[in-house]
Amino acid sequence: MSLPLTEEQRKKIEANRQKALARRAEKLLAEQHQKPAQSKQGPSQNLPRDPSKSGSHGIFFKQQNPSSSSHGDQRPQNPHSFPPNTSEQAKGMWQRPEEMPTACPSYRPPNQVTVAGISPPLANSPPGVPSQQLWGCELGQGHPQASLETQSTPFANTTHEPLAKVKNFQETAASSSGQPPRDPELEARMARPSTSGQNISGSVMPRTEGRLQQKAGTPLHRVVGSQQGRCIRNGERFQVKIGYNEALIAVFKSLPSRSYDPATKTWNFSMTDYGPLMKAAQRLPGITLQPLEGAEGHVESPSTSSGIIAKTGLPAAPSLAFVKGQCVLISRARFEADISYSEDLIALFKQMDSRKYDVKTRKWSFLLEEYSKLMERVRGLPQVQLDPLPKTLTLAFAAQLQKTSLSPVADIPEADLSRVDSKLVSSLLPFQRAGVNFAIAQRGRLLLADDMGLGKTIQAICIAAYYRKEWPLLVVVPSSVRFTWEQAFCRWLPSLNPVDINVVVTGKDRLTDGLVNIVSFDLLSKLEKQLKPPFKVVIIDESHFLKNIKTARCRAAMPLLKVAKRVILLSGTPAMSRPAELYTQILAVRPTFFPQFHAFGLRYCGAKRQPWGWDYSGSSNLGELKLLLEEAVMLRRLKGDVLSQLPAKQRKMVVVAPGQINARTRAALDAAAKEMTTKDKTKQQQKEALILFFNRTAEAKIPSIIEYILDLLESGREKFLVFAHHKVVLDAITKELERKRVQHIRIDGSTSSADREDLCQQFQLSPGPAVAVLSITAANMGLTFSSADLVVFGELFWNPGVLMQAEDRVHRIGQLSSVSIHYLVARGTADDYLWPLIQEKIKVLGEAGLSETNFSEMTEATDYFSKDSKQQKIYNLFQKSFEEDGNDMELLEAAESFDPGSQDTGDKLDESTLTGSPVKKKRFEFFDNWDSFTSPL
Ligand SMILES: Nc1ncnc2c1ncn2[C@@H]1O[C@H](COP(=O)(O)OP(=O)(O)OP(=O)(O)O)[C@@H](O)[C@H]1O
Repeated sequence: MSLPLTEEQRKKIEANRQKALARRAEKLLAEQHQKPAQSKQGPSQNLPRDPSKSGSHGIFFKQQNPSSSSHGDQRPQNPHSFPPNTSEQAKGMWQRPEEMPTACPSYRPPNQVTVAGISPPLANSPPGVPSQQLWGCELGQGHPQASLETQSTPFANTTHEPLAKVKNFQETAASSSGQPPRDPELEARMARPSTSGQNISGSVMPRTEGRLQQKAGTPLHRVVGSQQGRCIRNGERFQVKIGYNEALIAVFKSLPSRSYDPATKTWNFSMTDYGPLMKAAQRLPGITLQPLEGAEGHVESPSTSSGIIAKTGLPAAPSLAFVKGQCVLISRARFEADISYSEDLIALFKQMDSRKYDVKTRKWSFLLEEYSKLMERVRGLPQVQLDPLPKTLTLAFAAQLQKTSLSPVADIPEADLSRVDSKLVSSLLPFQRAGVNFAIAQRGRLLLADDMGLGKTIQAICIAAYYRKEWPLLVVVPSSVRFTWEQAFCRWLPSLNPVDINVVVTGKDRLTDGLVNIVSFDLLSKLEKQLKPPFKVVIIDESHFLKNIKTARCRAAMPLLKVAKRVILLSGTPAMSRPAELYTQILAVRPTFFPQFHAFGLRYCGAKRQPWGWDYSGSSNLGELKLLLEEAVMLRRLKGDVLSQLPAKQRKMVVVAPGQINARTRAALDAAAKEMTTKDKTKQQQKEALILFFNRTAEAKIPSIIEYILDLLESGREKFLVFAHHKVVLDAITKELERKRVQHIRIDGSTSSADREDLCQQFQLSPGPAVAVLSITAANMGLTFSSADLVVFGELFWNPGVLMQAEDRVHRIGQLSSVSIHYLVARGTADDYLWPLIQEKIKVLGEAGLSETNFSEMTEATDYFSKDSKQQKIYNLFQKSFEEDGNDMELLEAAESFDPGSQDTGDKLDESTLTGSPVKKKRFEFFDNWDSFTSPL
């Protein structure tokens, strides 16, 4: 009994055996490579059209052994071609019963495709046929050196006549397509056996010649030609692009996932077969299969294709790796191919007339008019996947694609506004007029996203008025500005009867009572059922309130907007942190653009799959998104863009909701008002009543002031000042900001001089949102807050000089923007008297040249309440009290001594909470302010 072999010995034997098999395989392949030429002229009419049969090695084998059965026996006839197989993997590949040879009892599936699939007698090889003439379709293409070397083989010139025909045939096939022959019929013809069992030319290449090739030192596969191909990934499958090779076809057929695509005339496989295929192909001499990019892991050993290249001595083939990318719009007229390098693709790009190469980004771009042409041609490159522009873009930019408009900016026609109130039209600033034109060009569906304070309201009213025939109009707004909108309609559309304006205040009100119906977001969701029949014209103010599709307000508004004919969205900050926030607003304006959020998310939100689902919080292709929005959805101008058209200060009166004054406070206010008009009151008593009214007003306005501030913050207002007078108001504001964790500072009469400067600096340098809560009388001078451009007056103060001083904390040297001033005015309070009083005073000062601006003309609703006799009396009292010299002082003192607890109002307010500034300081500052007002900065 012989000793068993050691593991090492066994390995060595196996290695030697593999080497021998490889040598033999090379030899056999050299012979096999000449066979298609021989078989080319055989009868073709009987060839199966089924591509999977056309190149079958069964047919091929019949040719090689005329004595074999003519019934498709696929078994190799040459016993030399059946090396015993020891490879487990190959076993797996070849164990399909129909491919098991039966004529050779000792046959075991071959481990090398080459050997298994090919068994042509060497003698059948035609001598001296230049290899590229037979197989050069691939080799010669794009690889000049390869074909050159091949031509220089010693046999290059010994062409036999019949083979010359073969050569012509093959050259035609190769050159006409520029691709390897892929026609299955053609491949079949090439592979077809001679039924006579003879090679067509009758010429014989002696075995010795085959050996001679090797002896001469010329690598065998150079003589017989080498084939290069590539694997191209397509989702979960990959495709093999290579010229016909019988042995390879045999490999293909052995793979369980094989599939032949008659359209592309290529074979494709599941990725699970990638490893086995590459491994088998590596063992086919003369076959170079470029692996898939990044698919190395699928092959057990590194690709030997490079080894083959090294053996052939040919330079490395150009990269044929699969490349994938996408088209991205980069301007109104151009798109870019965002894709990695591919030689074929670059060649294609260079055929485009409008091509441009950006050396910085290393990307190619083209005019949109060449988009279709380029995409069509790219489809002919199977190793390239260039994703098209989203359909939404091609629709939005159809004019550019069809070459009808290549203008860098959209041509927007001037709208005919003759049907709109001339007061409004003549008031429009040039950029506002352009906004209206854009809206009408967009058929009344747009997102007007002008910077804050640029007059979106006047534009929206004008656009809506253009479509007046389609009214009733619905205006959905934050509740804090419902009445401001009412005033704006009255101001800008004198043709509209104020009784036709319906401000919805409670859930019991009807939504459709007016020609213009103004409702808050929150009430809208409660009154949803009243929305039938739907409104045709809808304005949504602060439309970013709809950014979250899950909220009740969004769920209520979206169906309404989808069916409305005109949708006018207004927002100075349509998205505050990420593109996903824009989705609902885009959908509202253009319901067909991205009906599914996922498509939008993938393209513009850098969507990433996470273990818990998709993450859409990122951003991608923002430049393209901007272009799309500008083309068909949104108009946005920044203050800086239109600064020259803006006044330095823009004042706005914001009528705050009277509905927010609770019954107890209302009663206290009414009582105070009554006191003022009660007969037989001394002057002093009247003044006290006035002070009480003023204090009760402060208390009543608190909820509205806080709501307004929170709305501003939600709207993305980063930095602003809030002025108030009463301590109770200042306290309530700061408490709410603390609760909401909003950065803020507070300066009132109790703040030391040193702290004031520090706090001011803190606010100026704060990078994020910040609110400065300031006392009207204690922080209205000597401080600079130029990093903000908005001032909100929560309370009014009877002296306009003090107010203007306060405004100028922001509007001063260092301020580069136009400043917005919002005065919150509450109906049914002291504001009813203070506001007209302030305006009147300013008017007088303006006429005397002491006021830099006409206050009344810059604010809405200068006469927002009609004075009845009682009101007139109170007004007169206010006027008298605040106009008499020294009375201001007296009034402040009266406020000081005011004790709400002593009044029979049910309200117990601590006196110390009623004023924000110690009286002494107020007194001093008040006079200071007055002086500086009369000689403005
Ligand atoms: N053409 C105009 N003529 C007179 N006043 C104007 C004009 N345009 C705007 N205004 C005034 O400017 C102020 C700001 O306008 P508006 O409130 O419409 O701005 P906005 O863009 O809506 O700002 P925000 O985003 O802060 O709400 C208002 O008082 C408004 O009346």
